[in-house]
Amino acid sequence: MRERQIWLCNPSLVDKIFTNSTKTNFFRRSLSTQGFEELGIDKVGIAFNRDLKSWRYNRRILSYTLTNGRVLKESIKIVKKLFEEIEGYWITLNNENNLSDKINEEFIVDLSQWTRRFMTDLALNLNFSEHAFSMASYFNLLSKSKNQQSQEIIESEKFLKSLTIWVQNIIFLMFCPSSFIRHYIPPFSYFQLKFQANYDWLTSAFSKIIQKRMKEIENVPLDKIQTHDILTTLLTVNIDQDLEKNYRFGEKIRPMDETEIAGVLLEFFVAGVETVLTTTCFAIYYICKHPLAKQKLINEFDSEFPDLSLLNDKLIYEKLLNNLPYCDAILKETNRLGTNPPINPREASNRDEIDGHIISKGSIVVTCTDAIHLHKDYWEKPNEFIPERFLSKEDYPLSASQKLYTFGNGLRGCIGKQLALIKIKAFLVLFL
Ligand code: HEM
Repeated sequence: MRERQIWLCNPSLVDKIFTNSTKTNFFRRSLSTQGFEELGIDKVGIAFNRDLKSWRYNRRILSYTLTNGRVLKESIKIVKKLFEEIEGYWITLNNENNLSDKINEEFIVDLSQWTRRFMTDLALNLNFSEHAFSMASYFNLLSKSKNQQSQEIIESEKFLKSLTIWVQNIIFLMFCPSSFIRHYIPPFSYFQLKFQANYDWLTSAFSKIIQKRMKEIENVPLDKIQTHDILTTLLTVNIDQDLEKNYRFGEKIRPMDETEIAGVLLEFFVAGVETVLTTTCFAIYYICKHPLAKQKLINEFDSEFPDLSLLNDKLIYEKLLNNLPYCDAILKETNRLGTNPPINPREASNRDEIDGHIISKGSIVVTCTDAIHLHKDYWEKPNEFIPERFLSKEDYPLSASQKLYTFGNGLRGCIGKQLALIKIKAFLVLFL
């Protein structure tokens, strides 16, 4: 029998879900328990981790890694580099189009496709400095010159395809949690085998990358290490004194082992690519639909970044972080209207109550973020795109930020929020 489900669609009901207390009865995500156990991902990383002790250890390291200034600055550098690459492709495709017979036909950029590839290449570059070729491969597909795919592009495509199948695997496990059905009933058993083979291939590919990097940095002093990607930061976390300083107890933190690091990197591809690219695409959509908002945003970018080439990475980083209130408001409004993920399911580990209703142990409590963000009692003109609601408390008194759960909140709130916003804002600055 399926567990009872309780759906929360009003912000006044979700305090117990988004608490900071480790004593909460809603710590565990309600995803595919059996399926995640079979893959062993219920004990690594943080997103799917169901063990509080192990989650706490991982969360401590990851929050250090993903809010690390060096990693954030590195992400800006990569966005700039990849943007030059994407611009090059667009210029070439536009020129090809102009040379063709259909001179008056407009060259159309399918932004959702390009952004998907841009954000995937960005994630691969930032996670482990692997040059990724999903934009290059897409360009080859569109280009009339039909270049021969290089071996690097073919290899990269294989890797990217495997990552896509991995994300499908997680969705499959969520919608088909029963181990018996997945293993014995066709066509589920066919998919189960396919996903398992892909998972094995992917973890072995990750393992090779991690081992190679371990060797590269083995005897290099910390201050001489040149790469500031996420993998290197995870590998050096136990020797970086900053981490110790950040923690009251000052105890030495043990290094993550190879399996733990692979688990973390794998979950970043589930949690941190689709979300970022969806927000970017939705933001561009809303900006284009609202010319006034677009103009205000361009004015803000022009005043903060009159000439990008004159600013060093540190300054760009600080400005992206602190000096773009209108852009921040646009992204909040974008995420309010197009919340992704739209729901947040948790499992009650003990009997509890919400608003007088008994929640029995094992029940699934689903926070319906989407409905909360469009609730007419809390948002004026809830279906309209009004970034100003996040800027003016006088005009929009109900728009307190605590009613926005785009990144969740509390103990299990999104750990990649800062990184995600930096990536998206850097992309928008270059794009507009
Ligand atoms: C616009 C982009 C993003 C959105 C909207 C988003 C949204 C979310 C949400 C709603 C949660 C659940 C929070 C909760 O239960 O309270 C979450 C958790 C998480 N996110 Fe994000 N996320 C984004 C980007 C990222 C990025 C870039 C990364 C990593 C590189 C990331 C890594 C994670 C992880 C690891 C968790 C699990 C945290 C935990 O369980 O302790 N996210 N995110």
